[in-house]
Amino acid sequence: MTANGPNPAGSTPPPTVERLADEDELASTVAARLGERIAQVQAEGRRPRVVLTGGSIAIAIYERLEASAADWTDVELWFGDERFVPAGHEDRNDRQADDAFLTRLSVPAENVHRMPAHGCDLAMAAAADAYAETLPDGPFDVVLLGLGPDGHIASLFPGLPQVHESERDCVEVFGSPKPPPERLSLTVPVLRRGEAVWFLVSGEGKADAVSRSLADEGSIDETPARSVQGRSETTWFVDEAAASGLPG
Ligand SMILES: O=C(O)[C@H](O)[C@@H](O)[C@H](O)[C@H](O)COP(=O)(O)O
Repeated sequence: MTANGPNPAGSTPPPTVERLADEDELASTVAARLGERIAQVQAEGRRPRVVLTGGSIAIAIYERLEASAADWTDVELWFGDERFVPAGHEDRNDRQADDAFLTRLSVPAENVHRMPAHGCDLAMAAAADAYAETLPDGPFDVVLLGLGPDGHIASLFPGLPQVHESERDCVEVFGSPKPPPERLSLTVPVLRRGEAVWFLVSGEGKADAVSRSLADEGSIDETPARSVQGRSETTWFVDEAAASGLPG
């Protein structure tokens, strides 16, 4: 087993699969659930720590987040990955999150840890190391992850050595098969620091990746999503199209 192989059996609870009718129900359900989880953490007297993902289903969720669901002025946010393009570029995950909810819900800028942007005067490796310095010592409350049709999570793509990175917390990725090609990504050990890891998956095109991710056996090189489980919860929010390859 490589350093980032699946957690040893029994070390974390098995994943839960929540099947939703379609993308709309998935987005509404996760938006409500995220608000509830944040409010629950705040009721315990803590500032929630959440890792955001990029991707279309994530944006659909963010657009449904409601001001009333939680105190959004008291949440701390990071990004699981970022496209290494100039700040404010429409391809950036943080720009898309701004447009979907950060501005609308008045999330304080100092609570949003944005990854360095192209043109920040840092080489990508230094930018990745600089972002690692922003990470908390303790766990995240929720890590959100989209899933690519190839089984990638964040910017950890099949066959890339970064999937097995176990020393650094954030890495540079060149030649991403999903454009744009240059990215920064948190690594598997950091993504595993989520008390809860929520996979967000919609559409027939992801059905094979979902099946491979949840199969009893498989390679994390082929399906990087297999390498990440939450410390106390792993939930797959999938619509019926994405779940079509699962039994039952
Ligand atoms: O920066 C990114 O592109 C995302 O972090 C990436 O990991 C995304 O979550 C998946 O590719 C799913 O994206 P879709 O939901 O758009 O298919």
